[in-house]
Amino acid sequence: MQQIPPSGPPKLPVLGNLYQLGALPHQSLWQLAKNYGPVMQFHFGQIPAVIISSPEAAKEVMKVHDHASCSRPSLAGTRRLTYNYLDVGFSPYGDNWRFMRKMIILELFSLKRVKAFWFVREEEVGLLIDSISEISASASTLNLTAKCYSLTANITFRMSFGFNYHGSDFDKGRIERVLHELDTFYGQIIDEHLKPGRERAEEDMIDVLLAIEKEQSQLHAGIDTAALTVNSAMADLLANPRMMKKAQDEVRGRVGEKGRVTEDDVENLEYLKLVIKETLRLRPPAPLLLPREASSHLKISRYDIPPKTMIYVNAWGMGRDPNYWKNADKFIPERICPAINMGIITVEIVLANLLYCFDLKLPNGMKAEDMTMEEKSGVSLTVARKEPLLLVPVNWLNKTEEEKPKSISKSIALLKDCISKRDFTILDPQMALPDVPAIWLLILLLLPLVVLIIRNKINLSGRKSSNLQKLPPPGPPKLPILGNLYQLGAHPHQSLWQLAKKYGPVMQFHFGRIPAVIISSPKAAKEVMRVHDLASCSRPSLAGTRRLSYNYLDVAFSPYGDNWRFMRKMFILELFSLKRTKAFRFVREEEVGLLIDSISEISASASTVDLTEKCYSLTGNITFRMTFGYNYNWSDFDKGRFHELVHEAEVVSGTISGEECFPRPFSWIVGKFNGHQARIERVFHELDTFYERIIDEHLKPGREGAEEDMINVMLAIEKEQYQLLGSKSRFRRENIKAVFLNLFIGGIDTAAMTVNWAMAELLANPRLMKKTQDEVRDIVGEKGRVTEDDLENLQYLKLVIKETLRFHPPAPLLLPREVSSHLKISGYDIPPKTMIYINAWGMGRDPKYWKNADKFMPERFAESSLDFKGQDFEYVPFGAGRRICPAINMGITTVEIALANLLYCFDWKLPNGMKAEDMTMEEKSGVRITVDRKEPLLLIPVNWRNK
Ligand code: HEM
Repeated sequence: MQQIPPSGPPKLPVLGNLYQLGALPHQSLWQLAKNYGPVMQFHFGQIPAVIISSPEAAKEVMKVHDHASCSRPSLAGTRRLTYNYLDVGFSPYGDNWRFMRKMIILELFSLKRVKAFWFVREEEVGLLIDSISEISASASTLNLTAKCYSLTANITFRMSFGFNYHGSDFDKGRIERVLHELDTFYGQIIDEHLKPGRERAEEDMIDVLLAIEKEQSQLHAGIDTAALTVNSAMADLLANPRMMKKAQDEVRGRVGEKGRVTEDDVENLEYLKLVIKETLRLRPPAPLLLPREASSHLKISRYDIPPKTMIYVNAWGMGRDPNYWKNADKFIPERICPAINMGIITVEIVLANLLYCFDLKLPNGMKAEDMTMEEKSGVSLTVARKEPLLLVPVNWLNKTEEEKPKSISKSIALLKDCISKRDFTILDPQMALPDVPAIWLLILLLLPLVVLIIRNKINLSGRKSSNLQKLPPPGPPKLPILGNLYQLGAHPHQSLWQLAKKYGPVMQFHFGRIPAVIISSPKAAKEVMRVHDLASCSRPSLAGTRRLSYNYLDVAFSPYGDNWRFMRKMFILELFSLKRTKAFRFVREEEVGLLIDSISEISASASTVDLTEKCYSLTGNITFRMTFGYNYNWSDFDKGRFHELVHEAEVVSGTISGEECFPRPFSWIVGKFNGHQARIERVFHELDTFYERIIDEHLKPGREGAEEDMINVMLAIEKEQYQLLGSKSRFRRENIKAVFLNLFIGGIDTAAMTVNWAMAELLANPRLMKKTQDEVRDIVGEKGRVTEDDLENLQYLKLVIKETLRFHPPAPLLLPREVSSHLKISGYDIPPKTMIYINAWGMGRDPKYWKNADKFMPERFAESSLDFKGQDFEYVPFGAGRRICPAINMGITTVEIALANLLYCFDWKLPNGMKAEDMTMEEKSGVRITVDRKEPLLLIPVNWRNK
């Protein structure tokens, strides 16, 4: 039978058709396809290829003959870099590819996993917005292209390796170079599968483009493609101010004054999604997709394609073909059918935040119409803009209400939108408006506008009068010098909760002369920690924290600003990444083992154990060892004194001193007599001497074989920063010492208290104790110890811990925040410099949100999706927003492994014939950050395995 090869341009003996490939191969191939047809033969030197340039032919390749055309050509570079095709992107069709692709789809990029990384995306986008805000504050020019690359690289790197490479000791320049080289080297990429059941060519095309983006973001090229898409979308919006306005109106209208766009909001941003889809049509990041290879003989549009032929699909050309797209070369997001779900979450969240937070202007008086959309030339998998996108950002959130466009302009946009929709209907006849005379149409459109104007006027006049009169939150009456201090009982969070019942969930309270607001409802807490997070996430300046944190060089007490951002990033990426948490597993397991051994000895002599003391000792040992590389029992440190010191440091940090509370001369008198300042100085000097000694020990040569610890990580960062920035380095010796305080105060008491409270509650509820022990013993069997591998199966134990954190949050008022600019919370005005306390303890016990709120019932969490990750504001034991505890994983794992082993290894009895119902749950009194049981837990352990 006669074979019909596709036609193509004439080829030269050695070069084949390479001489016809211009600076932009996808464009040259598109021009050639106009002469030679949508299935065109093309020789890359000796290698035969077919270029597909119509949706019909693309459908034949990628749908009808998908199976026979979904292999990949074998190229020397891809073979070497993929360890002989052990990957997904370049592997030929076969068992390995099927297995690896399944693994990628089901394990690495399942919807669940993609969602689970929300915090990485939101945090990195937050850092990007903060850094652009700084540029905007100095009215400088921003290189958006560079920022987009850096952001998507950070996200991809962090999701892949658990840390941000900018915060690591890798050579960043080299990483970026390698990624770029890889990208250029591969030449062309992408694997695509058309979704079944799409009839219209447009939708097929969009699916192709979307699939490219999705797949790309799963592979290494995710860095480039997401950045390119954001960059192209911004460039097109800047060149089309009407669309820019429409996209910004939508995002700002939906998100309101919250300060940031979160992934929850993205779902509702319809127009934004259309913008991204239109960007992918007009500027697909990988214009020729990834090359395919025919594995058996194929017939495409009656042409014969022999095996081993490479197949390129020109997505770029098809996206601009006037046969399929009206005004094909124009950027018109409205043309796109909104029904297709995209899920390109990285692109969505970045673009939404950029549009929301900033008004972006072109530099040097450049106008929208001066913008060019030229592409970078060269053979590369992805194609970027030729010029980087240089812009001047103006922080929209800093604009006053008057500067922001009023809702009237929204109405005009709405009207314009409606009119433009008539244009849109031409593309989609099903949605055509009935053919009514134009005047009626105009009246119909103007009617809601008139109503809007009237409503707007009423709102404006209302707002004007309310602006004049500030409305402070209600609160209990205050005395002249004391303020409301006289109303603070022995348990401040309890007194404040009682007062809130009378004065409401946003309550004013004066600590002497210091104004504070106490938040006691999830709604108000959400307003503070989500909507106004940025304006309320600073920390107050207090004498104790200032001194002990070396003038705020730490994370926990540092006010919002450069230092805090840098230190928090270091904390999260270096000290408490998932990887580091896992690496310290041996420390936790070994220390818990030592605890169990020591309790076993007590149990052998049937004596009583002070479990509270044991819990503190355990978390102290773990924290000490993770920080300094050894257990302090092995050193000559005075362990008792060290504990006292940490304890004193916490009291000093949690207290507002008399000098701060009272106006002069009272402050002077109080300061003179209460000795607060002297105490701060004493604690500071003792701690500082201790730190110096430990650091000196670590700097001594010959510690190579020692355990990995956090001090070494920080000393390495100090060295690196010094080498990079010299005396301008942000990370100095004082930063390291300041972080120690955070590690001790944050790590020791909180986890110990949680174990302590959980044990107390279980002892008071023998049924729950039995249920928890049965679970642990069933699952762990006769192994002798619970290891961290067992933890994920201990579902009931997890519920017990969740319920403990609801009922006894270790930091009942979290850490105080301070407002940095004027805020409105639930209609009340809160001026800058006001302290904000969130009553997590009260909200966790509010019967409005919890059934049988005053009962310890772990089962309540079995059916509920409530979690402590800062999304559910009635349950915030770790805080929420920017200041959320950065060590949740480490804290929870420590509590789980300790509690599981205590319950597994021993049965616990109350001493002196005490019964479960005799147990009290009274709290220790005093003004402190954390609150434990009043009485230590004295118990008789009985070794279960000896029974
Ligand atoms: C069960 C264990 C833990 C609980 C319940 C807990 C709770 C909290 C709470 C309530 C906050 C204040 C959040 C806010 O202001 O909104 C916080 C902040 C913090 N926690 Fe934790 N924490 C725990 C474990 C840890 C551990 C193990 C460490 C480190 C060793 C740690 C270090 C910190 C730091 C540094 C901050 C300050 C973050 C900032 O201001 O940016 N925490 N934690």
